[in-house]
Amino acid sequence: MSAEQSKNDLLLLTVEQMARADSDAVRAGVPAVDLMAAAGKAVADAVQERWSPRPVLVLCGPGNNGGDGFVIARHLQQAGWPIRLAFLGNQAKLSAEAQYFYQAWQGDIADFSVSLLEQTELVIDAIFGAGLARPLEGIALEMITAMAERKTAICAVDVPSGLHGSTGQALGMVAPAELTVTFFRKKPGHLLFPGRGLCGELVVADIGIPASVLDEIEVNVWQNHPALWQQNYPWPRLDGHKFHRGHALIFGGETLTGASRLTARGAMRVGAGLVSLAVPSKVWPIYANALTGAMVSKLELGQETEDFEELLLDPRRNAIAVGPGAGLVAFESVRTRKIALAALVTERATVLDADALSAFASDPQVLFDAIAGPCVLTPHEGEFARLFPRINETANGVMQDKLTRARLAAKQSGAVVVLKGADTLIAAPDGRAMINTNAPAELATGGSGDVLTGFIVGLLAQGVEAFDAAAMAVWLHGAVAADFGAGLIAEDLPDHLPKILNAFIQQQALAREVR
Ligand SMILES: NC(=O)C1=CN([C@@H]2O[C@H](COP(=O)(O)OP(=O)(O)OC[C@H]3O[C@@H](n4cnc5c(N)ncnc54)[C@H](O)[C@@H]3O)[C@@H](O)[C@H]2O)[C@@H](O)CC1
Ligand SMILES: Nc1ncnc2c1ncn2[C@@H]1O[C@H](COP(=O)(O)OP(=O)(O)O)[C@@H](O)[C@H]1O
Ligand SMILES: [K+]
Repeated sequence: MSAEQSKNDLLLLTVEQMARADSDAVRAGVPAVDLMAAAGKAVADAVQERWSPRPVLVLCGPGNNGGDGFVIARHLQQAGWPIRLAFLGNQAKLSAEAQYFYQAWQGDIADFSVSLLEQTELVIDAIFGAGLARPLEGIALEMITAMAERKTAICAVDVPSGLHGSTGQALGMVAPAELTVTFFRKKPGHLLFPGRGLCGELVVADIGIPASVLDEIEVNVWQNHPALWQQNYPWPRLDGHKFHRGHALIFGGETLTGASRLTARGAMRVGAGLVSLAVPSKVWPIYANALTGAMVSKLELGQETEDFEELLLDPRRNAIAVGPGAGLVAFESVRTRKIALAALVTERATVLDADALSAFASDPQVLFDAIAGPCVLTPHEGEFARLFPRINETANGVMQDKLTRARLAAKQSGAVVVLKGADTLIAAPDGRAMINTNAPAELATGGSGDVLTGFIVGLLAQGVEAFDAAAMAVWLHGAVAADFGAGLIAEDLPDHLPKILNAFIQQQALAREVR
C-alpha cells in the first residue's frame, strides 16, 4: 500500500462528510441500493466470522441504518441462522433502497418490544446510524436500556444507536456493542471516548464508495499513525554530528526535581543531540548528581530569568521545554511564567506543559499573546480547564466534544494543542487534528506526561515541525507503553523507547525494499 493510500485510509469523516461521500458516490454512478446491499453483506459476514449460528434479533430503525438491517437479516437467514426481525418506523417513509430490502425480507416483521430480547443471544443494532438527530426516546430508548441491562451481545451497524458519530458522545442511553461495523471510513466518534469504549471491536468495510469522492471533501482529521509523518522522522544523518540533532533546553524546578529529569531523559532518548537542564543554583547538585549525559546549568537566585535568557543567547539551543516540576507556589509561579515568556519571545520551538500552563490560569491571554513561534501546549483535562475555561463552558450541562475543544484551543492560542488522556488529541491552529488511539491505560502513572514533553522537545530540537513532532511523540509514547505492558513506570518510557525506534527503522527499511 502506498503512503498516500494509507494516509487516505486514516482520514476520519464527520457524519455530514460521510453523508456527502455517500451521495457523491451515488452521483458518480454507484446505485444507492448497491451501497446498502454491500453494507448489509459486510455486517453479515463479520457476524458469521465471529459467532456461530444462534438466535438473532435484528432491530431495524426508520432510516437507512434500518435498511441495512433488512439486508443483514436476509443473509443470516439464508445461512440458516434463526432470525427474528423488528421494525420501528413507517414503511411509507423509508428511502427507496431501504424500501427495496424491506420488500425483499421474507420473514415476519414484529413491532419493537422488550420481550423480544428473551430468547435472543445476539442483537443486530440497526436502529439508528449516522442520522440520529436527537436523544432517543420511547420504545427505542426502552429497547436500548433493556439491551444494556441484560448485557446481550450486540453487533452495531455503523455506530451503536445513540452514539454521535462525529463527537463520540452519547445522545442519552447507548448499549455497548461487542462489534461495530462501519462503512468506507471511520468517524471521530468511533475513536473518541466514550464512543470508543461503546463500539467494541471496530471493523471498517469497503462498500464500493470510490476513494475519489474524498477529493471534493475537505477532511483534516486523521487517526494518528506513522503513515502520516514517517517521511518526516528525523533519523540521524550518516554524516551528521551532534549539533545537527539540535540542543534541547529544559527548565527544572527546585521541589519536584524528578519531573524535568524525566523530560530530559525523554529528549535524550528520542535523539536530541544535546540536552541541557537549567535549574536554580541551590538544587544544582541534585540534578548534577543524577544526570550523566545531560548538562546542568545554574540559574542564580534572584536572577533566574536573566540567566535563562543568557543561555538562550546561544542560537544552537533551538528547542525549549518549560513546565514539568517548574513550581507553582507563590514566587515559583511568577518565575515559571517569566521563564516561559522568555522562551516564547525567542520564537524558538517551545513546549509548555504542566506548571507552565497552570501558571497562566489567571490570565491565559498573556500566554496566547506571547506565542509567535512554533509552540506545543500539552494540557491534561485539568490544565485545559484552567487555560480555556470558555471553551469548556457547558450548554444544557454538556461540554463540547474533545475534538472540537482541542481545535478551538489551538486556534485561540496559536499553538499546537495536545489534549491528553486515553484518546489524546493533537490539534493545530489551522484546523488539522489527529486522534491518538495506541495508548494503553498503563500510561496513567505519575511522570508519564513529563516524558511525553521530553519526546516532543527532543523532536523539535531535531527540526521537526510542531504538529508532526507532537503527533510522533504521542504515538511513540503510546507504542512504548503498549509494548512494555503491565508494571510500567514513567522511568521505563525513555529507556524502552529504543526498542520501538529500532522496530520502526526495520519496518521502514522493509517498506523501502518492497517498493
Ligand atoms: N455510505 C453510507 O453512508 C451508507 C450508509 N448506510 C446506512 O445509512 C445510515 C444513515 O442513514 P440515515 O441518514 O437514514 O440515518 P438513520 O438510519 O440513523 O435514520 C435517521 C432517521 O431517524 C430519524 N431520527 C433521528 N433521530 C431520531 C430520534 N432520536 N428518535 C426517533 N427518530 C429519529 C430521522 O428523522 C431519520 O428518519 C448509516 O448509518 C448506515 O447504516 C448504508 O445503507 C450504506 C451506505
Ligand atoms: N487511561 C489512559 N489510557 C491511555 N493513556 C493515558 C491514560 N491516562 C493517561 N494517559 C496518558 O498518560 C500521560 C499522563 O500525563 P499527565 O496527565 O501530564 O501526567 P503526569 O503529570 O503525571 O506526567 C498522558 O500522555 C496521557 O495521555
Ligand atoms: K446502529
